[in-house]
Amino acid sequence: MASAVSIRGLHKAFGPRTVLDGIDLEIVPGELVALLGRSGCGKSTLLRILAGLDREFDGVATVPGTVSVAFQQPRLLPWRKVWRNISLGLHKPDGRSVALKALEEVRLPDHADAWPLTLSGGEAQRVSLARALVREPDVLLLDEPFGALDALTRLAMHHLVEDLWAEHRPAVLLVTHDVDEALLLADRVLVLDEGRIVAEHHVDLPRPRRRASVVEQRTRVLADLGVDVETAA
Ligand SMILES: Nc1ncnc2c1ncn2[C@@H]1O[C@H](COP(=O)(O)OP(=O)(O)OP(=O)(O)O)[C@@H](O)[C@H]1O
Repeated sequence: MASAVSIRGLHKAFGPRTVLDGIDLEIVPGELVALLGRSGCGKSTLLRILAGLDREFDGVATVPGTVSVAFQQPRLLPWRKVWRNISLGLHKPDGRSVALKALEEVRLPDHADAWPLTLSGGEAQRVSLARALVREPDVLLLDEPFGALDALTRLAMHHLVEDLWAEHRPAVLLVTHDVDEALLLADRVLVLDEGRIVAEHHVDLPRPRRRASVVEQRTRVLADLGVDVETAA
Protein backbone atom coordinates (compact mmCIF):
# COMPACT_ATOMS: atom_id res chain seq x y z
CA MET A 1 0.00 0.00 0.00
CA ALA A 2 1.38 3.44 -0.92
CA SER A 3 2.20 5.61 2.06
CA ALA A 4 0.13 8.69 2.85
CA VAL A 5 3.31 10.34 4.15
CA SER A 6 6.82 9.29 3.24
CA ILE A 7 9.87 10.90 4.81
CA ARG A 8 13.41 9.72 4.25
CA GLY A 9 16.65 11.20 5.50
CA LEU A 10 15.06 14.56 6.26
CA HIS A 11 17.48 17.24 7.42
CA LYS A 12 16.56 20.81 8.17
CA ALA A 13 18.74 23.60 9.49
CA PHE A 14 18.13 27.24 10.26
CA GLY A 15 21.52 28.79 9.59
CA PRO A 16 24.10 26.89 11.63
CA ARG A 17 21.42 25.24 13.78
CA THR A 18 20.29 21.74 12.78
CA VAL A 19 16.67 21.25 13.76
CA LEU A 20 15.78 17.98 12.02
CA ASP A 21 18.64 15.55 11.81
CA GLY A 22 17.73 12.54 9.69
CA ILE A 23 14.03 11.76 10.03
CA ASP A 24 12.60 8.59 8.46
CA LEU A 25 8.85 8.13 8.72
CA GLU A 26 6.12 6.35 6.80
CA ILE A 27 2.46 6.91 7.63
CA VAL A 28 -0.03 4.59 5.97
CA PRO A 29 -3.45 5.79 4.76
CA GLY A 30 -5.90 6.13 7.62
CA GLU A 31 -3.26 5.87 10.33
CA LEU A 32 -3.33 8.29 13.27
CA VAL A 33 0.17 9.14 14.43
CA ALA A 34 1.03 11.45 17.33
CA LEU A 35 4.32 13.31 17.54
CA LEU A 36 5.52 14.22 21.00
CA GLY A 37 8.57 16.18 22.02
CA ARG A 38 9.91 18.97 24.15
CA SER A 39 9.40 22.56 23.16
CA GLY A 40 11.71 23.56 20.32
CA CYS A 41 12.58 20.01 19.22
CA GLY A 42 11.34 20.58 15.67
CA LYS A 43 7.73 19.30 15.66
CA SER A 44 6.19 22.32 13.95
CA THR A 45 9.10 22.49 11.53
CA LEU A 46 8.35 18.93 10.43
CA LEU A 47 4.67 19.72 10.02
CA ARG A 48 5.37 22.87 8.03
CA ILE A 49 7.54 20.87 5.65
CA LEU A 50 4.78 18.28 5.16
CA ALA A 51 2.25 21.05 4.61
CA GLY A 52 4.46 22.45 1.85
CA LEU A 53 4.99 25.69 3.78
CA ASP A 54 8.77 25.21 3.95
CA ARG A 55 10.61 23.80 0.97
CA GLU A 56 14.18 24.39 2.09
CA PHE A 57 15.36 21.04 3.42
CA ASP A 58 17.49 18.06 2.46
CA GLY A 59 16.08 14.57 1.99
CA VAL A 60 12.67 13.36 0.88
CA ALA A 61 9.30 14.42 2.27
CA THR A 62 6.43 13.26 0.09
CA VAL A 63 2.69 13.55 0.58
CA PRO A 64 1.09 12.19 -2.59
CA GLY A 65 -2.49 13.16 -1.71
CA THR A 66 -4.23 16.29 -0.49
CA VAL A 67 -3.25 17.88 2.82
CA SER A 68 -5.14 20.04 5.30
CA VAL A 69 -3.68 21.70 8.37
CA ALA A 70 -5.26 22.88 11.62
CA PHE A 71 -3.07 25.01 13.87
CA GLN A 72 -3.13 25.77 17.59
CA GLN A 73 -4.72 29.12 16.81
CA PRO A 74 -7.72 28.64 14.53
CA ARG A 75 -6.67 31.56 12.27
CA LEU A 76 -10.16 32.43 11.08
CA LEU A 77 -10.68 35.56 9.01
CA PRO A 78 -12.65 37.89 11.33
CA TRP A 79 -14.30 39.78 8.48
CA ARG A 80 -15.90 36.66 7.01
CA LYS A 81 -18.79 34.75 8.51
CA VAL A 82 -18.11 31.25 9.78
CA TRP A 83 -19.48 29.47 6.71
CA ARG A 84 -17.40 31.63 4.39
CA ASN A 85 -14.27 30.87 6.40
CA ILE A 86 -14.99 27.19 5.85
CA SER A 87 -15.76 27.38 2.13
CA LEU A 88 -13.06 29.92 1.26
CA GLY A 89 -10.95 28.75 -1.64
CA LEU A 90 -13.04 25.62 -2.21
CA HIS A 91 -14.12 26.61 -5.73
CA LYS A 92 -17.39 24.76 -5.40
CA PRO A 93 -20.70 26.35 -6.42
CA ASP A 94 -22.46 24.96 -3.34
CA GLY A 95 -19.94 26.34 -0.82
CA ARG A 96 -22.60 27.19 1.74
CA SER A 97 -24.19 23.75 1.79
CA VAL A 98 -20.76 22.10 1.99
CA ALA A 99 -19.93 24.37 4.94
CA LEU A 100 -23.27 23.63 6.63
CA LYS A 101 -22.69 19.90 6.39
CA ALA A 102 -19.21 20.28 7.89
CA LEU A 103 -20.60 22.44 10.69
CA GLU A 104 -23.08 19.70 11.51
CA GLU A 105 -20.23 17.22 11.66
CA VAL A 106 -18.31 19.34 14.15
CA ARG A 107 -21.58 19.83 16.09
CA LEU A 108 -21.97 23.54 15.43
CA PRO A 109 -25.05 23.48 13.18
CA ASP A 110 -26.31 26.91 14.24
CA HIS A 111 -23.15 28.93 13.73
CA ALA A 112 -22.95 29.29 9.95
CA ASP A 113 -23.75 33.01 10.03
CA ALA A 114 -21.81 33.84 13.19
CA TRP A 115 -18.76 36.12 13.10
CA PRO A 116 -15.52 34.44 14.22
CA LEU A 117 -14.93 36.91 17.05
CA THR A 118 -18.16 35.84 18.73
CA LEU A 119 -17.01 32.20 19.04
CA SER A 120 -15.48 30.57 22.11
CA GLY A 121 -12.01 29.02 21.75
CA GLY A 122 -13.46 25.53 21.42
CA GLU A 123 -16.04 26.66 18.85
CA ALA A 124 -13.39 28.43 16.79
CA GLN A 125 -11.28 25.29 16.84
CA ARG A 126 -14.29 23.27 15.63
CA VAL A 127 -14.69 25.69 12.73
CA SER A 128 -11.01 25.27 11.98
CA LEU A 129 -11.52 21.48 11.89
CA ALA A 130 -14.57 21.90 9.63
CA ARG A 131 -12.47 24.05 7.30
CA ALA A 132 -9.82 21.35 7.17
CA LEU A 133 -12.39 18.59 6.57
CA VAL A 134 -14.28 20.12 3.66
CA ARG A 135 -11.11 19.76 1.64
CA GLU A 136 -11.48 15.98 2.11
CA PRO A 137 -7.79 15.61 2.86
CA ASP A 138 -5.87 12.36 2.54
CA VAL A 139 -3.60 13.72 5.24
CA LEU A 140 -4.67 15.91 8.13
CA LEU A 141 -1.89 17.73 9.98
CA LEU A 142 -2.85 18.93 13.46
CA ASP A 143 -0.38 21.25 15.16
CA GLU A 144 -1.34 21.29 18.84
CA PRO A 145 -4.94 22.03 17.94
CA PHE A 146 -6.18 21.70 21.52
CA GLY A 147 -3.25 23.35 23.29
CA ALA A 148 -5.07 26.58 24.05
CA LEU A 149 -8.30 24.96 25.27
CA ASP A 150 -9.45 24.25 28.81
CA ALA A 151 -9.43 20.64 30.01
CA LEU A 152 -13.13 19.92 29.51
CA THR A 153 -13.27 21.41 26.02
CA ARG A 154 -10.14 19.49 25.20
CA LEU A 155 -11.78 16.26 26.20
CA ALA A 156 -14.79 17.02 24.01
CA MET A 157 -12.43 17.79 21.12
CA HIS A 158 -10.69 14.45 21.57
CA HIS A 159 -14.01 12.66 21.12
CA LEU A 160 -14.83 14.83 18.13
CA VAL A 161 -11.52 14.21 16.40
CA GLU A 162 -11.83 10.48 17.00
CA ASP A 163 -15.35 10.49 15.50
CA LEU A 164 -14.31 12.57 12.50
CA TRP A 165 -11.30 10.39 11.92
CA ALA A 166 -13.41 7.22 12.10
CA GLU A 167 -15.86 8.72 9.61
CA HIS A 168 -13.42 10.19 7.07
CA ARG A 169 -10.32 8.11 7.72
CA PRO A 170 -7.58 10.55 6.70
CA ALA A 171 -4.05 9.79 7.80
CA VAL A 172 -3.41 12.13 10.73
CA LEU A 173 -0.20 13.53 12.14
CA LEU A 174 -1.00 15.13 15.49
CA VAL A 175 1.63 17.27 17.15
CA THR A 176 1.07 17.56 20.88
CA HIS A 177 2.80 18.12 24.22
CA ASP A 178 0.23 15.99 25.98
CA VAL A 179 1.22 12.35 26.52
CA ASP A 180 -2.32 11.31 27.46
CA GLU A 181 -3.76 12.99 24.39
CA ALA A 182 -1.28 11.12 22.22
CA LEU A 183 -2.06 7.76 23.82
CA LEU A 184 -5.82 8.27 23.83
CA LEU A 185 -5.96 9.11 20.13
CA ALA A 186 -3.05 7.61 18.24
CA ASP A 187 -2.27 4.25 16.65
CA ARG A 188 1.38 5.12 17.02
CA VAL A 189 3.21 7.63 19.21
CA LEU A 190 6.58 9.01 18.14
CA VAL A 191 8.99 10.88 20.38
CA LEU A 192 11.15 13.52 18.73
CA ASP A 193 14.30 14.69 20.49
CA GLU A 194 17.10 16.81 19.16
CA GLY A 195 15.88 16.43 15.62
CA ARG A 196 15.54 12.64 15.65
CA ILE A 197 12.77 10.16 16.30
CA VAL A 198 14.12 8.49 19.43
CA ALA A 199 11.17 6.28 20.33
CA GLU A 200 8.10 4.73 18.79
CA HIS A 201 5.16 3.21 20.67
CA HIS A 202 2.34 1.25 19.06
CA VAL A 203 -0.92 1.72 20.93
CA ASP A 204 -3.04 -1.36 20.49
CA LEU A 205 -5.79 -0.50 22.96
CA PRO A 206 -9.41 -0.68 21.78
CA ARG A 207 -11.29 2.58 21.15
CA PRO A 208 -12.76 4.64 22.63
CA ARG A 209 -9.97 4.63 25.19
CA ARG A 210 -10.10 5.76 28.77
CA ARG A 211 -7.38 7.51 30.69
CA ALA A 212 -7.06 4.56 33.04
CA SER A 213 -6.24 2.27 30.11
CA VAL A 214 -3.22 4.28 28.99
CA VAL A 215 -1.53 4.55 32.40
CA GLU A 216 0.94 1.78 31.79
CA GLN A 217 2.15 3.13 28.46
CA ARG A 218 2.22 6.68 29.80
CA THR A 219 5.09 5.82 32.13
CA ARG A 220 7.15 4.41 29.28
CA VAL A 221 6.48 7.36 26.97
CA LEU A 222 7.32 9.82 29.75
CA ALA A 223 10.59 8.00 30.30
CA ASP A 224 11.41 8.51 26.61
CA LEU A 225 10.73 12.19 27.12
CA GLY A 226 13.21 12.22 30.00
CA VAL A 227 10.56 12.43 32.74
CA ASP A 228 10.89 10.11 35.71
CA VAL A 229 7.35 9.70 37.04
CA GLU A 230 8.63 8.52 40.41
CA THR A 231 10.37 11.81 41.10
CA ALA A 232 8.27 14.20 38.98
CA ALA A 233 6.16 16.56 41.09
N1 LIG B 1 12.04 30.48 10.80
C1 LIG B 1 12.94 30.12 11.73
N2 LIG B 1 14.17 30.67 11.78
C2 LIG B 1 15.08 30.28 12.69
N3 LIG B 1 14.85 29.34 13.63
C3 LIG B 1 13.65 28.76 13.63
C4 LIG B 1 12.63 29.10 12.69
N4 LIG B 1 11.54 28.33 12.93
C5 LIG B 1 11.87 27.55 13.98
N5 LIG B 1 13.12 27.79 14.40
C6 LIG B 1 13.84 27.12 15.49
O1 LIG B 1 13.79 25.73 15.24
C7 LIG B 1 13.61 25.02 16.45
C8 LIG B 1 12.41 24.10 16.30
O2 LIG B 1 11.23 24.88 16.23
P1 LIG B 1 9.78 24.23 16.16
O3 LIG B 1 8.80 25.35 16.12
O4 LIG B 1 9.76 23.24 15.07
O5 LIG B 1 9.73 23.48 17.55
P2 LIG B 1 8.50 22.72 18.27
O6 LIG B 1 8.99 21.40 18.65
O7 LIG B 1 7.30 22.81 17.41
O8 LIG B 1 8.31 23.63 19.55
P3 LIG B 1 7.00 23.94 20.42
O9 LIG B 1 6.59 22.64 21.02
O10 LIG B 1 7.48 24.91 21.43
O11 LIG B 1 5.97 24.50 19.47
C9 LIG B 1 13.45 26.05 17.55
O12 LIG B 1 14.69 26.18 18.20
C10 LIG B 1 13.12 27.32 16.82
O13 LIG B 1 13.65 28.42 17.51
